[in-house]
Amino acid sequence: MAPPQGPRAPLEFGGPLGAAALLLLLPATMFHLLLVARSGPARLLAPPPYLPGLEALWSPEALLLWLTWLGLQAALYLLPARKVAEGQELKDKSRLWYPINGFQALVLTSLLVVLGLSGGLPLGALPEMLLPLAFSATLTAFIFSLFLYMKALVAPVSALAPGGNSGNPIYDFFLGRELNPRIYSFDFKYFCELRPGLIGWVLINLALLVQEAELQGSPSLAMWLVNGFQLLYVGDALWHEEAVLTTMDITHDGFGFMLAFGDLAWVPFTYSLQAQFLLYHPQTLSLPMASVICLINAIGYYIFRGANSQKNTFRRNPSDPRVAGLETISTATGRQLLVSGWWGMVRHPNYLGDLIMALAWSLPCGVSHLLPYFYLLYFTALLVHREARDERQCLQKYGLAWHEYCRRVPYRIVPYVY
Ligand SMILES: NC(=O)C1=CN([C@@H]2O[C@H](COP(=O)(O)OP(=O)(O)OC[C@H]3O[C@@H](n4cnc5c(N)ncnc54)[C@H](OP(=O)(O)O)[C@@H]3O)[C@@H](O)[C@H]2O)C=CC1
Ligand SMILES: CC(C)=CCC[C@@H](C)[C@H]1CC=C2C3=C(CC[C@@]21C)[C@@]1(C)CC[C@H](O)C(C)(C)[C@@H]1CC3
Repeated sequence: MAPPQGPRAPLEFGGPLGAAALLLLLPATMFHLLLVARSGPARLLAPPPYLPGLEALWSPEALLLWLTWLGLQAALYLLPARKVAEGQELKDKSRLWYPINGFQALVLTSLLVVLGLSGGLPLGALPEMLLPLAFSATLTAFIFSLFLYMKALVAPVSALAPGGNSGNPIYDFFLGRELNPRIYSFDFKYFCELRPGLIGWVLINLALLVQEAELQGSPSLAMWLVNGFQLLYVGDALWHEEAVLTTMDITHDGFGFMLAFGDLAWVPFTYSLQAQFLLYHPQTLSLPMASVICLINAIGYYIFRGANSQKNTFRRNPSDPRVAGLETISTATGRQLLVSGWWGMVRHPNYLGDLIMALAWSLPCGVSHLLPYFYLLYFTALLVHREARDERQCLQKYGLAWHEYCRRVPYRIVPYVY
């Protein structure tokens, strides 16, 4: 059994009480959104139209479908990869290896779906199953997080995450104890972060588009835009899969309920909210308006991709010609911080681009309802909180050099505003 760690990390998310509240609040919010999106008034802040009984949530077919989906994605993860990438250095100075075959999984899944559709797969029936599927995903996330909690009890101390090991079982269950839980080379966190949830999200979007086409004769322009933008986002994440290895989730956070539920349930069932809304509340969109929205998405994507790629290239090889000319600050750790290019504009330019895209995903749903803007509101809160967490960690890592960076680049996410 792992002995207790040395100095304890400060508690986050409001400590055990906050973690207990989030354990209930996150699934409740997800079901609220699913119910409200299909109701006539679709009011984000009103109570759901009805409270579903267990018979509306529990379905053995939905559970089977969900487990088959997880099995399929796990099988695709195990296929030979075009590349195997090295992760960041761990506490014990070792590094883990990760298969880079996420985009391949997306392509193979798409081929299977196309094959299925030509063979009569009733994809348009999926939207009717969203509630029991979300319930199965939530159940799986709870059980899986319990397994991860138990697994961490026998993990060596060097395998534990900096947070998530407070000794309070609820807090640790929520945050996650082990940094990179694996069985042999199968890395659970890396697998969940990019595969079943993200690919599931675009598949749900597609099913909503197919059902809209069945109901209305053809998919609406708004539905095409939401599908296109979000497919670009997911395709981009899988194409640049290696970049996820330097994100906070992989390098810092343990794998517990927060990420298991976030990856497996929250992402596919709430990130598809705009497409769900559009199926039940069709919107007409003029071509000029659609062009403006495309432009907003393109600007957001340009900033998001530019900033993420610049940092990843720099972290992998600071002498790469694409980043070698950028101005930097040296830190006592030997690592450098960029102070020009995207990272000289604000301290989190990638968040800015991501938020601009979030706006573009909601605009096709019109401005008559707040519900499709839930993602933008939630995401702003998530990124502001995430930025504060990252800032604390960077201050700890880089000390004076981080103060200097903040002096040189005073704004966090939005230039001259925040
Ligand atoms: N759609 C969604 O739901 C979500 C999307 N995201 C997206 O994921 C992406 C990754 O986000 P996240 O992991 O939070 O954070 P970042 O990719 O911004 O990584 C932060 C780290 O970057 C390094 N860094 C910070 N400033 C500099 C600098 N000036 N020069 C060089 N390195 C620097 C530091 O790590 P070090 O120095 O150790 O390298 C810091 O800890 C973002 O694009 C975000 O928008 C995130 C959360 C949810
Ligand atoms: C409220 C709640 C359940 C919190 C859990 C948060 C998670 C949903 C997010 C934490 C970080 C994420 C990232 C992505 C998806 C959402 C989660 C898991 C991400 C995979 C989306 C695609 C991006 O291109 C990305 C790879 C940069 C990104 C990484 C972080």
